[in-house]
Amino acid sequence: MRRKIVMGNWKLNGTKESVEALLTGILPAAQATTTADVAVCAPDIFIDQVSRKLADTPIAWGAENNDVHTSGAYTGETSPTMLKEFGCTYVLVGHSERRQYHGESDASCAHKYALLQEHGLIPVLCIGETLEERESDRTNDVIRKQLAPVLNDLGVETLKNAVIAYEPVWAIGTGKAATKEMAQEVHAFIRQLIAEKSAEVAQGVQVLYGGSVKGANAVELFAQEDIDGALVGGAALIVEEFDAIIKAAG
Ligand SMILES: O=C(CO)COP(=O)(O)O
Repeated sequence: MRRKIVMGNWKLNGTKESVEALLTGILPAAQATTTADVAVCAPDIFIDQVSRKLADTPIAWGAENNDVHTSGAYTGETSPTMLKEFGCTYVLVGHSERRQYHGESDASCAHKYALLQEHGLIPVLCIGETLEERESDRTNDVIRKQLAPVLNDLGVETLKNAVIAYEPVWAIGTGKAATKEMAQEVHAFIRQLIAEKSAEVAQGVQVLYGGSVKGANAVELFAQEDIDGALVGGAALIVEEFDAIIKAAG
């Protein structure tokens, strides 16, 4: 039985005050759950604050991105070693917003993924199709292509220490989540692709769904066989919504 993960992705949001209030607000629900791991991925500037607040609590924290270098003349970047020093457990890799606005490719994502694992961090590899790709029946091809550098080049065993997030681009921030059937179908396909390399790894890897997850749809999504939790954007900024999603994982 795979453990569920409820993970927030705050994106480019927050103030010192709102971070403090949000973490104070979600802590009781996170402390009460015995069936799910809870985590928040924050903008780098808040990670120190988050780490102080969440030390000795059951909520893990992480970053939304990392550089492919560990140090050097790379202005504006944050390295995996820095994230590790500040207690991060997870780092998102290849979120569609980074692919879209920062030109990240499947190959560069695999590079980041490998570097994170080298430094003891858990990559959360984000994959998913656009609306156009879904409507032209290319969802499975896109998923296969996005997973290929990890599955074929880095190797299936690396997924023992990683999380996958299926986030259909058309469901992100639109209020239109995938139906439970649509999401389950892709999650099962992801697990099947992994099983072609290793049945054991496929059974163990946690595959989260992301895209307009809210308290109201979390229960039915989490009831699907291959959905092991959620990567939550907008609703992760609202205490009542994030609480409801944590409870849905229970
Ligand atoms: O991109 C997401 C999480 O990484 C999902 O965002 P929303 O939950 O706001 O749709």
